[in-house]
Amino acid sequence: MELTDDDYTPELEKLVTENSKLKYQLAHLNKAFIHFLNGTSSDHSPDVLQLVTSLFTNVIKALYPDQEDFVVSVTPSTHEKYGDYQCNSAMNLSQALKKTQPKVSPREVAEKIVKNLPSSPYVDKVELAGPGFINLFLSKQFISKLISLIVKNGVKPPHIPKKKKVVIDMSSPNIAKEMHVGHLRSTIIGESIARLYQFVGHNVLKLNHLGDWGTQFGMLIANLSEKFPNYLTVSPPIGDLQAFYKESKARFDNDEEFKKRAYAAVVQLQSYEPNTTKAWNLICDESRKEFMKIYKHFDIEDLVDRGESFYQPLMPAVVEELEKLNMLELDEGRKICWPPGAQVPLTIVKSDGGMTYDTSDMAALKHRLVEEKAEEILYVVDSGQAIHLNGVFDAGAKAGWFDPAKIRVEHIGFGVVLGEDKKKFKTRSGDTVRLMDLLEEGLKRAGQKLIDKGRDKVLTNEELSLAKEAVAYGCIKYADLSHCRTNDYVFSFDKMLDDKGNTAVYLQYAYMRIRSISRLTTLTPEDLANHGPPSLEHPKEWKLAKHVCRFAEIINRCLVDLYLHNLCDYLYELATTFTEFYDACYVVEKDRNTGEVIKINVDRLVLCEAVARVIKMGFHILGINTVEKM
Ligand SMILES: NC(=[NH2+])NCCC[C@H](N)C(=O)O
Repeated sequence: MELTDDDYTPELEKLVTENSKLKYQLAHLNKAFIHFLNGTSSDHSPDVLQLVTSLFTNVIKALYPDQEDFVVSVTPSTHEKYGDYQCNSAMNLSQALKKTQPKVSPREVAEKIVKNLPSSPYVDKVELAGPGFINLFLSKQFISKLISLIVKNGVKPPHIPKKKKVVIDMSSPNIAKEMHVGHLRSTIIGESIARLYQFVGHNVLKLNHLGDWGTQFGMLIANLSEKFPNYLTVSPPIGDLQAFYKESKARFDNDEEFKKRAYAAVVQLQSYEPNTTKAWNLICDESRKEFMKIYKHFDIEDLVDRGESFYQPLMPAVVEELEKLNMLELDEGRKICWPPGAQVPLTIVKSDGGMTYDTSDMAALKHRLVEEKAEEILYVVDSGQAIHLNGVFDAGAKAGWFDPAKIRVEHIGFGVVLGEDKKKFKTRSGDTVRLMDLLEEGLKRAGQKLIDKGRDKVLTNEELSLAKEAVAYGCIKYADLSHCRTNDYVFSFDKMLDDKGNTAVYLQYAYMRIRSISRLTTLTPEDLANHGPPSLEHPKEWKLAKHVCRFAEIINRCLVDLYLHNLCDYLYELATTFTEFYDACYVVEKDRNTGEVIKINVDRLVLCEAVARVIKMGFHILGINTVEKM
């Protein structure tokens, strides 16, 4: 049927544009993909799930243009016999179509989709199953090409629509206090998210929102001025500082005279009186020195210290702005702000005129949006602060600082760390666990584990010490990241140092095994890069290769929900799939008697190389160093 000008209603116009947009997208995708296959675009890896999803989406939208809002669902298949990806949309489509046309069965819908699916270089075949499932099988040529590109160009990220400026609020311990396991979680998770974002090309600013301001510092300085005469030239060493801190709190609560002196010190600090500022700076430096030790062990670089004190000068203007916007309300002398829908208000100005943690977070949010021009802000903070943070975000949005539909400002919460008794993590005597002691213990246990395995007899002292650190710190990070972050997690050295199961040690061994296989041959990385696509004949090779090629899909998934345990699960499955392959397939064949290498399967060696590269990149994102020898 020909359409005349009269037929062009605005709705139809919209449909036509939408359709041509889709066609354009498909063409664009295919073009990018062909470039990729030709090896001309070496910067990205395709997300195969995304490719398959858009293949189905385009066909379905073209066949059923009135189903505008229909979301096409494609998932990796749960069983090999169902192919590699499954599209189950025919059922839902058949339901949705019922509203406007005579009934068509899901099977008929599925048949129509399959019939209209264009041939594509990455699809081997498409099958219809049961009442209307569509199973898609990937082409071996495609996967094999992807494997060879990994070996040639390295592991590349998926293409993202827009590279953004991203602020990550992470770690954020408190000055003069011990950095505890909660801060450790924030540090580990924050670092991993930062690396994930950097991998795909975002511009990341990691901010350490240190607790370095407030009444407690007035108390501490008042106490020091009486008990530690040198307080204007040096800070007490960190251990003493923490003790002075505790003592100052106790004195503040029980001694009226001291309380007055403490308040005077607070006023002096707030007015930047030179001596008080000097003492405060010394205290901050001493604490930072301690935090730096932890960051160094955990390979945390470029973390910018920007604590609460930084935002103090910016707060009066924020208060004024909120006041002008009529967002503040008087409540028993306090000025409070009710974020839309909140159960608890933010306290913006206290009855004594002082400002609070809420105020500094409001000022920080505005600064990050306006000065830093952040296009995304993530707060990696324990879940206990959800109400506070969401209140701040909602109030900021209400003040018009950002549009939540355009800028992602999100609390990335996490659960608490529990001891093996499933209670809050404490030492035997009931004290909070000192982070440094914990790391020491980890090193000791990792060292013992290596000695038990007789590694001290094969490795040089230097290698052994490197392995010990990689194992200890890697295990602590991996144990944290491999659990769903919003759950509480039980800290257990025994579990995390186990070389069976989903642990860093297991993955390190898998990685090293692959490395030692390559060391048996004289082939160089260049030789492997130039070898070209592997044949993937054996079913276990084929299975392993397909799993390797899911890396970009997993990265995309992590970018959406920031659940790094999905990456850990993927790597673990990669390692177990590798073991399955290695048990069934010779890579390097040795003479049983002489041990001499008699045959090398270079295709398989190429596959091994791709696996090793993906594990290494996955580990890098998790903040873990792979070791070549252990
Ligand atoms: N913007 C923020 N509020 N970041 C988190 C700060 C964490 C705080 N210093 C604490 O130890 O609980």
